[in-house]
Amino acid sequence: MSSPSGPLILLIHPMKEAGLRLLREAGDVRMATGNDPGTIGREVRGAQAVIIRTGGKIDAAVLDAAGKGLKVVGRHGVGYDQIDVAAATSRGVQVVYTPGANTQSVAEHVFAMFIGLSKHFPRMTSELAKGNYDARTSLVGREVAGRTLGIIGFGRIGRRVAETARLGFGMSVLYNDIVPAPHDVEVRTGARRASFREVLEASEYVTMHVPLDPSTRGMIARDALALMRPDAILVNTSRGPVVDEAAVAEALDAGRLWGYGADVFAVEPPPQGHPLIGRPDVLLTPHSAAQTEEGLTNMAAMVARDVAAVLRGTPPESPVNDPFEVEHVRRSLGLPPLYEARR
Ligand SMILES: NC(=O)c1ccc[n+]([C@@H]2O[C@H](COP(=O)([O-])OP(=O)(O)OC[C@H]3O[C@@H](n4cnc5c(N)ncnc54)[C@H](O)[C@@H]3O)[C@@H](O)[C@H]2O)c1
Ligand SMILES: O=C(O)[C@H](O)COP(=O)(O)O
Repeated sequence: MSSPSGPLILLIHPMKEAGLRLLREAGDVRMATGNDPGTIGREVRGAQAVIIRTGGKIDAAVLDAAGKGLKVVGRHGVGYDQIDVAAATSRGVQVVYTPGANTQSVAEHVFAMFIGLSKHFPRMTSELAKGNYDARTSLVGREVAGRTLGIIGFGRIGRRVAETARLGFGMSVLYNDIVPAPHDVEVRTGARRASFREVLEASEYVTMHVPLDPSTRGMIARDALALMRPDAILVNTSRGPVVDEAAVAEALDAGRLWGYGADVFAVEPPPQGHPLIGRPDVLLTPHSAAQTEEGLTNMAAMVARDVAAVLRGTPPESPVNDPFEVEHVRRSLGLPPLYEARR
């Protein structure tokens, strides 16, 4: 896979050539044989870099198994909830990720779900498969245009969804975020900041774009769903545990929600018999919103660029933890500097 010299770079999952090319120039690239804790723990030994995608964890045990030579953990992706960043920082390990790499891919996925649910795609498909062509007239859909959209988490993806909603569909956009967006962003997107409650009460479409952390876990549960309009469509492309899936199934059963779209699950892959799989009012994809040619190429190139940068002693462009703090910790632990010597 690479020249068997230079620092060991362990890939937990495959990635596009756009990234592999850069990594092969930076070291000895090896592919892990699995992403379970035992395999990662064994195969990470001696690595200076490890790169992970969805599936598997980088926790304190993995960091310790790697040993003191580990310099950088790369997240091929945006959500880094499966990496124990505090544990990495306290061991002087840099963490890097790929913000923005799949923003457009995910935003397009959200509209695919809005439109697919509004026009009853899951039900239309199953009725057609049963030979019921009358579904054409018995099931009436609705247009997305002109309706009210609520965005929870108004970062890169939330803002791209807002722009598309405004320009493509003439929607009214409300957002909820712990941080107010700059005025020019609100003007560009036409979005107005509102309380969590107001967003849920007013919106016919609600889309989740928060990271998974203690403040967002279970954010949409029974109490939040009770605030929503019965004609609302809820879409979750963020992280599964942000939404209580059993509570969504209950709301759909009770006619208190029009439809649910999700790209992510509380447990991935979702177990057989999952309450949302196979429902006619639900559209599900297997964590594939970012899996486009463009998204995959961007993620691979960005994570490889930053991992290679750290290995050659240059601060990364997209760090999760602060390079200065990492350097300070390394000094206090008596580890060789990552960047200092090169400045
Ligand atoms: N399905 C996929 O393949 C896929 C792809 C990319 C990202 N994601 C997920 O989507 C998330 C968002 O991505 P992004 O690029 O927009 O990230 P981002 O960091 O640009 O935006 C996240 C926003 O959420 C806000 N936020 C954080 N906690 C909040 C809270 N408690 N209440 C309200 N707002 C809160 C932040 O202030 C920020 O503005 C990622 O963290 C990741 O988990 C999923
Ligand atoms: O957070 C992300 O960006 C997504 O989970 C996609 O990342 P992956 O395809 O690398 O898992």
